Amino acid sequence: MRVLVADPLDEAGLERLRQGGVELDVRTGLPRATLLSRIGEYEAVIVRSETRIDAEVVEAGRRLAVIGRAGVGVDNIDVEAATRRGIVVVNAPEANTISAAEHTLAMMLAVARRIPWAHHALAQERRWERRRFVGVQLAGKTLGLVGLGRIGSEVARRARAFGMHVLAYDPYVVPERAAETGVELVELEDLLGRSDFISIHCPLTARTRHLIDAERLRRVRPGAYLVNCARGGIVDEAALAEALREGRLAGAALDVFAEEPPGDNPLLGLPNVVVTPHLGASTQEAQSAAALAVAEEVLRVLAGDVPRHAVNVPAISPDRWAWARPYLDLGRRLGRVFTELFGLPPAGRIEIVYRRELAHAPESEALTAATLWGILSPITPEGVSMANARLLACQRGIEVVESHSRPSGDRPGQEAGPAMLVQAQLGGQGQTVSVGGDLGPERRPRLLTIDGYRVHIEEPGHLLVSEHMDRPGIIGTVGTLLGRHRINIAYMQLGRDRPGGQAVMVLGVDGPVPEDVLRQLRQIPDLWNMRAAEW
Ligand SMILES: NC(=O)c1ccc[n+]([C@@H]2O[C@H](COP(=O)([O-])OP(=O)(O)OC[C@H]3O[C@@H](n4cnc5c(N)ncnc54)[C@H](O)[C@@H]3O)[C@@H](O)[C@H]2O)c1
Ligand SMILES: O=C(O)[C@H](O)COP(=O)(O)O
Repeated sequence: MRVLVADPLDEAGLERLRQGGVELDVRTGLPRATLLSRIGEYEAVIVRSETRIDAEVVEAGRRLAVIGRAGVGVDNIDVEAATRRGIVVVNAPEANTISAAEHTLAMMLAVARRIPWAHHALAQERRWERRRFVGVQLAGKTLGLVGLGRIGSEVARRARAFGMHVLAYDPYVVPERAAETGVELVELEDLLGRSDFISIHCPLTARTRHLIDAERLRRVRPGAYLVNCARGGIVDEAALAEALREGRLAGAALDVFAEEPPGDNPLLGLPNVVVTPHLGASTQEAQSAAALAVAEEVLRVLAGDVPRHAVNVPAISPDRWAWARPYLDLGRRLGRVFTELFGLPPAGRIEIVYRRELAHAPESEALTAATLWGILSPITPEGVSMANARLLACQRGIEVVESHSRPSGDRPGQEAGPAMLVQAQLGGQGQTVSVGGDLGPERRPRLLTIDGYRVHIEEPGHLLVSEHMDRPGIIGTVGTLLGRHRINIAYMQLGRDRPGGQAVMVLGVDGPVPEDVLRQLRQIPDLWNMRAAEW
């Protein structure tokens, strides 16, 4: 597996990737033409905010399975294009939170106390000008946060320690959560009119581009300061420059710019603007944490595992991860075994039933994505992942329905079925087929039902599944035929509806069964539906 590291990545991450056994190619600052011509050689690419992975690069990356972002913002990655191709986009959302929050406070203090100008006058020009650099205090002032996520919340905590009153505008946060951090949740217009300092902490998206435009800057309280350590594009820079020139804003502190490096951006020459070159995450701690986190995620995806922090895969909260992870494995195995046994309904409906401990689990979106990944993987093993499984199912005209039954079985008094069931109607007669499973005592996935017949398969490996008439001689014939082809049977499980009726046979075998052996098995009288599958 080849990994391209296209932006500077801390040694901790590079070391982890080497340990993970991948072939590493560190080539920072590649010209775009070179990136486009070489990206097709790699299974993974890792970037920070410098390299743009747009739709054209995604298309050229024919072998890409994962794009890693060693940091938070993914606005330099075309996530939609990656998702269409089944490329998982992972980031390191927790690694630089504190560093970015501390930098925000540093910038706020720098502009409020005029530190860069005072430093310049004394250190560069040897001028001792105490009266020229009178600033304002933070204590007693109102801070308005646009975005109350990880960084916004940490900024709020620190601002409160400085004695500030904190407001926030965040359409996706409930007032209770804001109150926990001692923050008053308000509308954006209210925040603009009431804040002495405004600090931006939302992502750059199509909805937030120029969120702070000329019109909104006119509503800002006169003499306020604007701090932006999120993304330059969230603010209309020309309108901000005008507001600063006209003195409507007292100052601005900017770590980020619409174009980086900013070239001849008008904001750079203004006397009341403090700037840094996108340094929010530039601490030793944040850099090694981000590099390590993204390396882990990239290795996880390359190993075919589910990532913890993917921006295009349904999220699982960190405190539920350990609980949920084996269920994702269960869903993927059930999905794969379903398609191997029954094929894919050409167009129609697949139902995923969550029961018992899964009936009310908040992870069902992720579980369904993992199950669909499994369902589609025997058909498009290269092109499907948790990122695009739902989209691909939809493109094939497959309707996916989740149902959640009562925790203790479908009806009162009824014994609970397997925690998860994948079922569909096949063929014109509406025959229902299904597989069901749960986790065993050691939290390993178990296959517990095939078409309602009870089985118990926990050991991962190759299976032969068939149906037969329950009469003497059939099992012996199967065993003899496999023995002749030196295929060892690890275990056998049988289920039947009644003596002499129909039965299902599951054989665990120590290796894949060649197609010509399957053909011979299918010719055994009174035995039908012989299929190979994997658990
Ligand atoms: N300067 C730096 O070096 C640096 C470092 C880290 C992060 N960042 C930037 O900061 C951003 C925030 O990081 P985070 O870790 O706090 O992310 P986060 O996802 O934890 O928080 C973002 C918050 O913004 C809110 N939001 C989304 N749309 C909004 C809108 N239209 N108006 C108001 N709020 C909105 C979300 O609800 C969320 O609560 C990142 O997206 C990144 O661009 C910059
Ligand atoms: O979104 C982020 O994580 C920050 O903007 C940091 O970007 P960087 O990795 O390019 O420093």
